Amino acid sequence: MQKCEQRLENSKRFLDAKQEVQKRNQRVENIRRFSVPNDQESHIHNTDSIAESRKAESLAGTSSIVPTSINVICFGVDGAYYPRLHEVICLCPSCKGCTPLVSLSKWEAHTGCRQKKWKLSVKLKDSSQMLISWLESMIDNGAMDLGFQAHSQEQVLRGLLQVPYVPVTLKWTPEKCAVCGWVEDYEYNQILVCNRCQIGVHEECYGVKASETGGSFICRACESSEKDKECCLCPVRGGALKPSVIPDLWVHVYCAWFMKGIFFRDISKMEPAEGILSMDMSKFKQQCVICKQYHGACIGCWECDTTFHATCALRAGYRMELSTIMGQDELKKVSYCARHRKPSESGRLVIAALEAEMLLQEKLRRERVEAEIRREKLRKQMQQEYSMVTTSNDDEDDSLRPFQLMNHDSEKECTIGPDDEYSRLTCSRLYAYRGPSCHRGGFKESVPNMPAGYTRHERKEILRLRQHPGVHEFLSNEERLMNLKKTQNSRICFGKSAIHKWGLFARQDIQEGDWVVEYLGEIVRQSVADIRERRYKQQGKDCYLFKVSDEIVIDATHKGNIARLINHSCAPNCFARILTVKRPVNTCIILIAKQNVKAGEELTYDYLFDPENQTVPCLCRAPNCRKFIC
Ligand SMILES: C[S@@+](CC[C@H](N)C(=O)[O-])C[C@H]1O[C@@H](n2cnc3c(N)ncnc32)[C@H](O)[C@@H]1O
Repeated sequence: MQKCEQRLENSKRFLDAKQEVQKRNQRVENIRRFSVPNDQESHIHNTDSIAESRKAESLAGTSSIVPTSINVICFGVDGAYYPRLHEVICLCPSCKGCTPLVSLSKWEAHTGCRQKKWKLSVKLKDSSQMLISWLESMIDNGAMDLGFQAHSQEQVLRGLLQVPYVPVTLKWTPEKCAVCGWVEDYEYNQILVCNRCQIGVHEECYGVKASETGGSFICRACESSEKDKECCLCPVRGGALKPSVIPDLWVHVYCAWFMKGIFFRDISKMEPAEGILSMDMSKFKQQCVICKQYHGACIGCWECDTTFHATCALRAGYRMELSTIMGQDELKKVSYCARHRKPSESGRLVIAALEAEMLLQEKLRRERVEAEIRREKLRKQMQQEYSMVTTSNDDEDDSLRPFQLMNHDSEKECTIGPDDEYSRLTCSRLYAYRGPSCHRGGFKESVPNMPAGYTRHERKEILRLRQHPGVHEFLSNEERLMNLKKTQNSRICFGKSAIHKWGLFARQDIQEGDWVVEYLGEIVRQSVADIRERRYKQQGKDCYLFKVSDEIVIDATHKGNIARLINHSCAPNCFARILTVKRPVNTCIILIAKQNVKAGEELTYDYLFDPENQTVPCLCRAPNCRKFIC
């Protein structure tokens, strides 16, 4: 009997305890659910959330303001509490806000408080009110009773992104693709440079077609001037950004590539990025070993638990691989930390897509055949039209005024559109000059390959330009390179520089995008260049080393041309581009005008020296001068 009573008593106690736990859980859950997005305080610009919040306020007849974060104190230690996440960041001298968000009970233990009841130990810093009573008052304000749903994944993500961080600035340069990091570009996959932020991206890496840019590429982030777009997956500013399916949230193409579960809805356009909300949110709470921050989502080393941001890894030269497995559609995304990095030729992205490589080769082969057929067809067509034009008694002067003629409405019917299969073969390879002999004004202005975009070219116009002796039509980079070599003496010369001794100057106006000169010299690896530099210094020789990328240097000391005299500027008007030509198979470096350069102006290039090796003071006098050639 006694045993029976004892058991009854025990089960009653158990039930009471269970109810107590349930009540407590309910309360915690209520606290978790209470936060209402508020259009004054929150940075959420999602119209649905704002509408939801307004509805809630009008229903409750109150306008409870839920701050993004609130200063709290526990056992004399400061913290920042994020109501939307119901978590806290420790601000103690050893953490200094650099630790991840943790639960209140974990933080309480971290502060050294032994209460093991955050509700009794955590207070608001400013008023000494208990945090729990502040939360309850917020709930009593009506927000809880209105049936708000628990935090959506999106709210959690936006809350996480509001945690303060230090943005990481990278040097994005136009000469290498901001997505894959390679400097080389190809005829079928050119590097396009954004006219506004000057990042370079391969057509395929960024999902853009040169033929559709109208000659002036502007990256997606620069399209609108609304606030600076930031990647929600890392703290790195700028770069090749694309929108995601979530309003206002952007991602680096590179971050998206390496983040498991993220993919682009339209792979040909590489946007919008999907899958962010299905990600494991714990990735957003991991610390990057490179930038030491918790902002964004981390990827991990293939061999160990080290976590880092994809773009930080790119910056640090970690080995990153994207590979497809034969017979499988899925892309394998692999990255290695500094300790486990395997030897990599470039220390950068390796695309080892066997199948994709084969498909690409096939595509290239097919395209070559098709291009050959197209070229043949075009040649015949042009021959026919050319004979028509030359017999149509056109005024000679008129034939040499391309800009005016482009606006002739009467000729619109023969406009070549961006989708025209001949557009690349005609417009993009066209290169012409309006020289003194053909213009009364006497100035010589180059008409580059895409003066006003494809759609503005008239086929008749192209045919007319072909009659002028200064006009070149290039069907390949080899042809263009040959012409560059032939004409470079008329374009550039050397002279006394205001920057340093001798420099390279423009003899005539050069337009943005024009090829200026080929930089001749021996192509060597950085390590070889370092040895040679030391040797030249010992021998008291001037050295002419031209750094093209982190891996490639051109030594023009013994085998160079006039281009070696180009001086450095922190605001250069030229940039270098590695080009692969097929006949003879060769890699060459071309200096290209980054902006319009007037005749007589000095041509400059950013030497891209190692920022840590600040030995030569820079004399470029550019407003953004970095003070040293680095
Ligand atoms: C390839 S040479 C350029 C041609 C050089 N001006 C000459 O007359 O031989 C590179 C050297 O020029 C100097 N130089 C180039 N740009 C400079 C700059 N912005 N400020 C200071 N020195 C510069 C540095 O001494 C550098 O090592």
